[in-house]
Amino acid sequence: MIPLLHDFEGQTVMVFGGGSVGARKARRFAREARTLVVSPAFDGEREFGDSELVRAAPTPEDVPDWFERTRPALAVAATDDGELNAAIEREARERGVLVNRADTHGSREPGSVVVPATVREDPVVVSVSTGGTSPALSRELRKRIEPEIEGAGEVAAVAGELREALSGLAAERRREALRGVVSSSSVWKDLRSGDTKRSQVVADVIERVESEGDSA
Ligand SMILES: C[C@@]1(CC(=O)O)c2cc3[nH]c(cc4nc(cc5[nH]c(cc(n2)[C@H]1CCC(=O)O)[C@@](C)(CC(=O)O)[C@@H]5CCC(=O)O)C(CC(=O)O)=C4CCC(=O)O)c(CCC(=O)O)c3CC(=O)O
Ligand SMILES: NC(=O)C1=CN([C@@H]2O[C@H](COP(=O)(O)OP(=O)(O)OC[C@H]3O[C@@H](n4cnc5c(N)ncnc54)[C@H](O)[C@@H]3O)[C@@H](O)[C@H]2O)C=CC1
Repeated sequence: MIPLLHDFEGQTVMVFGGGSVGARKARRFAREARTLVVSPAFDGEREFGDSELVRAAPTPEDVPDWFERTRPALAVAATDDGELNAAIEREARERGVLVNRADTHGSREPGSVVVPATVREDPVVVSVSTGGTSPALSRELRKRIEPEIEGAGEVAAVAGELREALSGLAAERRREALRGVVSSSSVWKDLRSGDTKRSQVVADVIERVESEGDSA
């Protein structure tokens, strides 16, 4: 499997099953997509983000109709009924729709996707998969990575501003300056501590690059 980032803005994700797994996936997709959760029962304590909850108990024969009416970009099969999950996977495959099946690993239908463990510090995103072999390890690695990337969102924002500000430089010098910034422990430290503002870090780097340019 090959990791890619998919933009679900303006698309529909249909989640079958409103248990703990369905809810977790629904919260994830509802950040971006119109997300529908189809389930005969919903536990009031459970969080589904901004998803629309639809109370229904489709049988495998009903599945094509749900796809026809909803036209999802991705379907999630997270019910506790293996036959139903298999029907969802089959229908998605026939229609060329992406499918995430929560109750299997190993051999998959073409077009199937895995939901990785994810750490977000917008705009930075780090995801871990074990190819379905050990979800518990994905979770563990996600926890280890969390503190490691703390501050990466701010570092990305600074580097993004510098890419614009330094766009007049020769490519090789710009590249060197940008690599220098993202690998600088003092930049990370300043941004993590919150003592130094983003604009100050950007201004300092520009000043340094310009003075190096003068002496070169
Ligand atoms: C293939 C995959 C399909 C998919 O769902 O996309 C899948 C399948 C299955 N998971 C199972 C079990 C568990 N899943 C978790 C947790 C997570 N599972 C997630 C993803 C994936 N799970 C995909 C592969 C990811 C990869 O490649 O590594 C995470 C990363 C993302 C998310 O779901 O949001 C999320 C952690 C999020 C986080 O914390 O960051 C835990 C841990 C726990 O609960 O503490 C357990 C119990 C311990 C264990 O089994 O390891 C079972 C057996 C069910 C049973 O026994 O009945 C199956 C079915 C099977 O393997 O056959
Ligand atoms: N991918 C993952 O991370 C994990 C996957 N699993 C697997 O995922 C599946 C679901 O796990 P849980 O959410 O913990 O189970 P759960 O039992 O809490 O939830 C199952 C949900 O499916 C719903 N459902 C039943 N019949 C339905 C129908 N006809 N149409 C739509 N919804 C229907 C139930 O009402 C319930 O809300 C299990 O088969 C389990 O093996 C379990 C743990 C983790």
